[in-house]
Amino acid sequence: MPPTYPQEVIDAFRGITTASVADAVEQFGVRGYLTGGIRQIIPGKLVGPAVTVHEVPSDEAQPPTLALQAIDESEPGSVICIAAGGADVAVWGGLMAAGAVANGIAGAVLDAGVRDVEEILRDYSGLAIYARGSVPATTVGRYRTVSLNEPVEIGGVTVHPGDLIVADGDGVVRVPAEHVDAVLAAAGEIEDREREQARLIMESGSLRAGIAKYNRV
Ligand SMILES: O=C([O-])CC(=O)C(=O)O
Ligand SMILES: [Mg+2]
Repeated sequence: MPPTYPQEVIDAFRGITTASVADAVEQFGVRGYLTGGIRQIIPGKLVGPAVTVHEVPSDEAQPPTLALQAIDESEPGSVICIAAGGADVAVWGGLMAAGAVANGIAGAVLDAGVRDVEEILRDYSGLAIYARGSVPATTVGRYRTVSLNEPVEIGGVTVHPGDLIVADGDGVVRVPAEHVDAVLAAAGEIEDREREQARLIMESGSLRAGIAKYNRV
């Protein structure tokens, strides 16, 4: 069972940009950001522990059993992360969105497409979804689920169940579970520095003068 995080940790990350979180994760010698090819489709800041599902190509006409189980059985606030190798099919749709909302799931990160986007925007707009794009093709008969809550490759990084997912208009970052508290502190320091730099830029009227103190953008 993936770890849950104290609400104050979730709330604190909700106030920090993915850019700062990505930079903070790199201070620990690991990559945090997922490819920019996985982008915001249903808007909303998304912060929560990862529940991981792996899907592979298959011509069996099966429902995505483990994804359905993940939606029904994960802790409220979870982020369902589906690895499908960038598949050009929808591994998520309106019915799965309904199930996610009914169970208090925070959102989804899909290394594949999503469909029923207009239905989701109309009826489940609080459910943030990040995906490769939208595409009308169903997953059924094209992909099948093979694992639940095992490490998965998604958007260029390995996501472990329980890693913290942080996503916004820039894209998606995963914070390894063991670094969550330290990344929160480091990301907060980055945000403080950038606020000071922005103030120095505006006061001096010069980008280069404003960033000179820290010598970086
Ligand atoms: O068939 C799919 O790929 C998923 C779908 O449409 C839904 O959840 O409504
Ligand atoms: Mg549908």
